[in-house]
Amino acid sequence: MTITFQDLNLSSALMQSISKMGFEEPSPIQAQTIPLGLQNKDVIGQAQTGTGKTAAFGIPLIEKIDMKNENIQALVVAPTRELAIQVSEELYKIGYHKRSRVLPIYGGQDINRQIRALKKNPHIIVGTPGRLIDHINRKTLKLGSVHTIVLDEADEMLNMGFIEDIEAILSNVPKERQTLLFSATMPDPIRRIAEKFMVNPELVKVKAKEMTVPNITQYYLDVHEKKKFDVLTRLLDIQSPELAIVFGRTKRRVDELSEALTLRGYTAEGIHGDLTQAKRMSTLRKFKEGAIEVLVATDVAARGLDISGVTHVYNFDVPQDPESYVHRIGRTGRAGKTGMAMTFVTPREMDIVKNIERTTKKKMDRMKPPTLDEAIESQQQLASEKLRSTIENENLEFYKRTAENLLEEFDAQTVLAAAIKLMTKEPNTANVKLTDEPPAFSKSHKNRSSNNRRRGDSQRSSGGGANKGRFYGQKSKSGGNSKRRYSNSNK
Ligand SMILES: Nc1ncnc2c1ncn2[C@@H]1O[C@H](COP(=O)(O)OP(=O)(O)OP(=O)(O)O)[C@@H](O)[C@H]1O
Ligand SMILES: [Mg+2]
Repeated sequence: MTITFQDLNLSSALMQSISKMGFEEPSPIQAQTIPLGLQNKDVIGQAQTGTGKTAAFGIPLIEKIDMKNENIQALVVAPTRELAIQVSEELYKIGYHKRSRVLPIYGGQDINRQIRALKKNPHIIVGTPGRLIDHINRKTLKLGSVHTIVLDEADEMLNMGFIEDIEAILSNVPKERQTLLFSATMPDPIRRIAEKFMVNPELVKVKAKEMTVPNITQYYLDVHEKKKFDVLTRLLDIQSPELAIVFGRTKRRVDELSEALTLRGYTAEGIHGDLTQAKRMSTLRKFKEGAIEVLVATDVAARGLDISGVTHVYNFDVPQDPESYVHRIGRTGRAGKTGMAMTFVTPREMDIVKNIERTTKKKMDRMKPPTLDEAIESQQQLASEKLRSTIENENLEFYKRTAENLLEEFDAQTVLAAAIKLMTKEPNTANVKLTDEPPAFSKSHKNRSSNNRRRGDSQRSSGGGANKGRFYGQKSKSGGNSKRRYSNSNK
């Protein structure tokens, strides 16, 4: 029997918001964890990417907010700034009719603005670890009334050396609290660390044979380091993604790749941890709006980001571990939509692919790198499709005189061939600079937790970000009312 939102005994304010968000039925992780959340149980929730974990913790969390209490009652911790913002937006929508107030707090944003916003009595804070600690130390964040704490992407935060920060945050929250951990991946060692914070946690693992969703078709391609860029551009031309994310291993790689793609005529921009917060946000916004077709990113964009329209993910560099793979490819194929993931593998990296396949319990299909001829042919195909649809759908009267003039001079085939040539993106030889990356090696969890490589997030400075500390409180931002089915929405 499928569970409906009606079965979950939610207040009418929440039911109204859920319906406005277009959710028709709860996803499996929501059906299983919402009741536990409402009963104040500690929960470790593991479910595949894009299956609605945010609302799985967000719905009970907001249901339990007491609107008569002006204190902060719930805290969500997320590994990256972009994710903190996105989660607070989703919580704002869930709490829209209840009028609960959510405030995102993250590094790279003016701290004084955040302090002012904190004085306006938000009920829920969504923050990144470093900036939360900063406010705790300044005594500008009072957590004495918090009854619910969520660690979104818990395994990532513990992996990345945020454990001390998390412990420091938890020591400021009353012991009598509910603790919830969510992620698509929860390796055993990390789960054991996590359980230290919790009281008799229920492990909710949505039954799925594979760790990745079936709606993402997964491929790998054997590619030599020096051929990767050509293969990427050919794939982009052939597959013509609506929106694509290309993952590179390092910040330099991301910078060079986005420059190279731009030089070859693609609208691409990069995102990584060394860019200013304002730049990170504007790039992401342009990508969401479709002003950029290709987002080039380090793993900073791998976790949790929910951008509709991402149809293709390219692992230009093979990810270092299976968890990172799962999250990267999970940026497509979300909420029942379909997607494609292509992973480039250099000759010495095949064992990494095998290791990924063992963990995800899913084999990737081998795809042959397309040849130049195939890329050009598919471009021509695209041009002829455009011509066909123009012939069928547009009024061409105005153009026919010029066409006749040309036909008096040349034969029809020559004229058309010239038109197709103009519409076809021909091989572009503009010189690009890409520094070779050495082959990847598998990193063990032990290694990762000892090198605090993402501590960059916790920059304690109060650098002036362009974004205002703001509530998602009572602004009259209205979402569309279109129906969103959790399953199989665009098949
Ligand atoms: N019941 C539902 N019906 C339809 N759409 C839903 C439902 N629940 C959530 N969604 C939508 O599905 C998308 C993915 O949700 P969400 O970002 O919470 O996934 P996730 O499980 O946290 O993924 P990840 O592991 O990548 O963080 C969002 O756009 C969300 O609004
Ligand atoms: Mg998520």
